[in-house]
This record gives sequence, C-alpha cells and structure tokens, in this order.
Amino acid sequence: MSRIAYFGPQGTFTEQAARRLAADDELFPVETISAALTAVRKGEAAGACVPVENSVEGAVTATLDGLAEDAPLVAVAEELLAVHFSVLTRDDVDTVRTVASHPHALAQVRQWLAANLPQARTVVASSTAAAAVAVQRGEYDAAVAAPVAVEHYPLRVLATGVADVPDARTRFLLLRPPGTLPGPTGHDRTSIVAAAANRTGALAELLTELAFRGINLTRLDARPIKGNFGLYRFFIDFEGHVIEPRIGDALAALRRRCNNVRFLGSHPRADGVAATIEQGAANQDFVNAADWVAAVRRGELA
Ligand SMILES: O=C(O)C(=O)Cc1ccccc1
Repeated sequence: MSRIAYFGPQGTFTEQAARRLAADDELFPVETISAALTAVRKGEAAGACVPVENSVEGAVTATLDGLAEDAPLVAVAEELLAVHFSVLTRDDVDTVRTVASHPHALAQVRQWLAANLPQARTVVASSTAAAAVAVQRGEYDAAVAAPVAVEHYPLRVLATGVADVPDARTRFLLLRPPGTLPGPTGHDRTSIVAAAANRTGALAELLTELAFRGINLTRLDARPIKGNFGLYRFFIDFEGHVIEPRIGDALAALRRRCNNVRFLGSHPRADGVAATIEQGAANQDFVNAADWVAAVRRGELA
C-alpha cells in the first residue's frame, strides 16, 4: 500500500476520483494542486491525484503549469467524473449573501446562482470542500460543493443536482514519478508539453507531424511561459500509447523539431474510446514500412 496525495481537503471531487484510481492505497489530502505534485517530487507520496480538465471551463491551469515545470511527473491513469453540485449552507443562515467555491465550480453553476440566489456575491475558495469548511466556520453563507461534502461537513443542503450543463465532466489524473509505464490497451491517451519556437508555422509543424501519422488529437491547450510575455507552451493530448510504433515515430519527430518536448504519460482513457486508425497508419503499416527500408538497405529489394 502506498501513500497518494490528493487535492483536498476531504470531500472534494478529486477525493472521489482518487478513491477510484487508487482504491487500495492510503489517501491523504493536501490544500493545493501544487502541494500534491510537490509531495510526489519530494518522495512524501508515491502518487498524486489532481483534476486536469473540465468540459465546461477547460484546463485546470495549476495542473498544467505544475506538470510543465520542475521535476517530470507522468500520468499513469485517469478518471472521468460527472459533476453535479450540492449547495450547502448553515442552519443559522436566512439570506444567502455570499457563495464560495472553486472557480471551476462557480463557472458551472452561474445560471443557477443567477436564477436562485441573485442577491449572493460569489467568492473563490481553493476547492469545493475548502468552501464547505469556510461556510462551517461562518466565513461565508453557502458553498457549491460535491454531494459527498455533507458527509464530512454537517451543513444544510439547500439544493442538489445543480449544474448549468447537465453532462458536465471533469477528468482527473493519477501522477507518479517517471518509471514503469502502464501497458497499451488500444484505447490510450498520450500527453506531451512542448514550447514551440516563436516563428511562423512552428505549432503547425508539430501538429502536422501527428496528422501525417494519422494520430487523432484529444486536447490542445496553450499556457503562457511565465517571465516570457508572448511565448507559450502547448499541451497536446492524442490517441495512442508511446509503446506503439506510430506513436513512437511521431514522438521522435516532435523531439527532432523541438528539443524541449516533455512526455507527460501514456495511459488508458477513462471513456474507453478506441484509437482511430487511419488508412496506412496502423502500427503494422509502420513496422512493414521499416522492414521494407531495412531490406532495401541490405540490398535485397529495390
Ligand atoms: O474542488 C474540488 O472539489 C475539486 O476537486 C476540483 C473541482 C472543482 C469543480 C469541479 C470539479 C473538480
């Protein structure tokens, strides 16, 4: 049994994801995403569970920035959670004047708040569960939190199943130090981050290397490189596993074009969607083509 840090405190959506991703491990909460990554880098945790993207608000920037900087970590598994919120308050609150939550949660209930608590001001908390703690302490009137939060923080449930977008989902990663990779399944995702050069077509060249090999992208995010205004890192997720010939070939090409490519992991997709294989771009096509070149070099074929 190993120790896994998760973005807490207790009762976050991330804790629920961690329970699924590391069911046999000892989980412990930390206050920020950055602290979860640091715990792994310092060897205080064998892994970390953090949110990475959301179908309504997009990237979780603390996770992306944390993965691009400092010692490398790799994603070995992911989990997808359907996200519906509960709105929690204290018994002594008559009128809700302040509503606290994680920025991604507030963004997903904007319309509900406008319709149901129009008088309330929103306040950002470090996580949904941290907002529940703050309400319990009397700092704010209500929290937008995960349904499980009431099991940890005895608050009054004002509303359940709150979500402006009914099928909103958040994806979470289990991150570990570089080591053994999970095996390929046919429904994998590979993630990289690269700082494309600041010249015409640099990003297009990276993407073209993937497109040429029939590799389907699943996400593209840009993040500023701090301290270098106007320069960006690109986080690129695509179908496939680094062990596959077509993916290995693409990664080698990206590395040729850009020597700061960082590999962020290959692992099974939580939604089980199988990789798209384009005509002439199956792994066997890559193997056959390499064999053909080898035969030509041996002088056996022309
Ligand atoms: O704050 C939490 O509970 C988290 O785990 C982050 C988050 C916030 C909003 C939606 C999904 C995950």
